[in-house]
Amino acid sequence: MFARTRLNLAPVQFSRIITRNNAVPKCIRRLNSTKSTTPPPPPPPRSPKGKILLFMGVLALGSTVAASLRSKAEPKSAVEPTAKQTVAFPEGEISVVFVLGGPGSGKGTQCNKLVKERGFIHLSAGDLLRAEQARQGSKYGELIAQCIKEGTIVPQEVTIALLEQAIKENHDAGARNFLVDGFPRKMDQAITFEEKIAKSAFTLFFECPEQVMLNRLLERGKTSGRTDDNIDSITKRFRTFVETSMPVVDYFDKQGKVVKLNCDQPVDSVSEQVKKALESRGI
Ligand SMILES: Nc1ncnc2c1ncn2[C@@H]1O[C@H](COP(=O)(O)OP(=O)(O)OP(=O)(O)O)[C@@H](O)[C@H]1O
Ligand SMILES: O=c1ccn([C@@H]2O[C@H](COP(=O)(O)O)[C@@H](O)[C@H]2O)c(=O)[nH]1
Repeated sequence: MFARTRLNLAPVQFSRIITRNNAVPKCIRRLNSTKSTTPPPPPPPRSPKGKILLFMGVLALGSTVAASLRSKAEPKSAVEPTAKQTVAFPEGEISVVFVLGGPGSGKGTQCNKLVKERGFIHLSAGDLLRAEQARQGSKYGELIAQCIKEGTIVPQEVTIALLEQAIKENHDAGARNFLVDGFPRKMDQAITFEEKIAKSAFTLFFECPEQVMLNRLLERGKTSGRTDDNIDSITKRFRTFVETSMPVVDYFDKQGKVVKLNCDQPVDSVSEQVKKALESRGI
């Protein structure tokens, strides 16, 4: 679908939050802690004119000190704008639909149909990771293999760099509509992707009972050759889905950006729901 090039992690850069030391400025601490141990000398006798001059002097000194303390103690923003935050694809440039759901809920099957019927570009995060794992010389191969077998989430830097690269290559070739399948699986990915790559149009969420997904995956495992289509890995993937990925669905749902589909249905019936969902969002 697109030429695969060497994974370059440079495009995804993570903003640094500069926290400021909110401690009381040294000058104030010094002022507070100055305590004389010797008794003050008796005040000299003062004339009324001298008293007025002294009063004005104290007033002037006081306001200068106060102004200087105020400027030093003024709270500064915790996040200093360093470099301007830029998104790789500003709104309107591309359309990204996230496709989420439990393992085996049928995401890939429906995405493939949309590629044929509607010309979407289908980017499966899992497929991209498997390709990177298989790429000769990849320094992430072992890490990816381990995560996939254990059903855990590969660090976002790797997955987002792969996705960004794939989107860029397809965009350069004229593509505008993307189905991002099986991503974001974790909150950090959701936030970073929308900050650095593109805002999602909405999320298609594939609801399916665990038992149905389990049966489908065990069946698929007979021929898929996937290292995670076995009961041990599937159990771990289900747990990761509930604990780590569902919060992402809830996060987008709170923004009114999730369309839920009943996927315990024949492929064509799910496909009808998908089409209606896209129509309802003007895609
Ligand atoms: N609606 C359906 N009814 C019955 N079987 C289905 C349905 N949708 C998909 N399948 C089958 O279930 C299996 C899993 O489907 P698919 O690969 O599309 O799921 P997935 O959500 O992409 O899984 P994963 O997240 O593990 O990649 C496949 O063997 C597929 O043929
Ligand atoms: O964003 C992602 C997506 C996937 N993974 C890992 O890949 C496997 C398989 O994903 P599928 O979508 O089922 O093909 C998944 O269990 C994770 O280990 C990931 O780390 N991050």
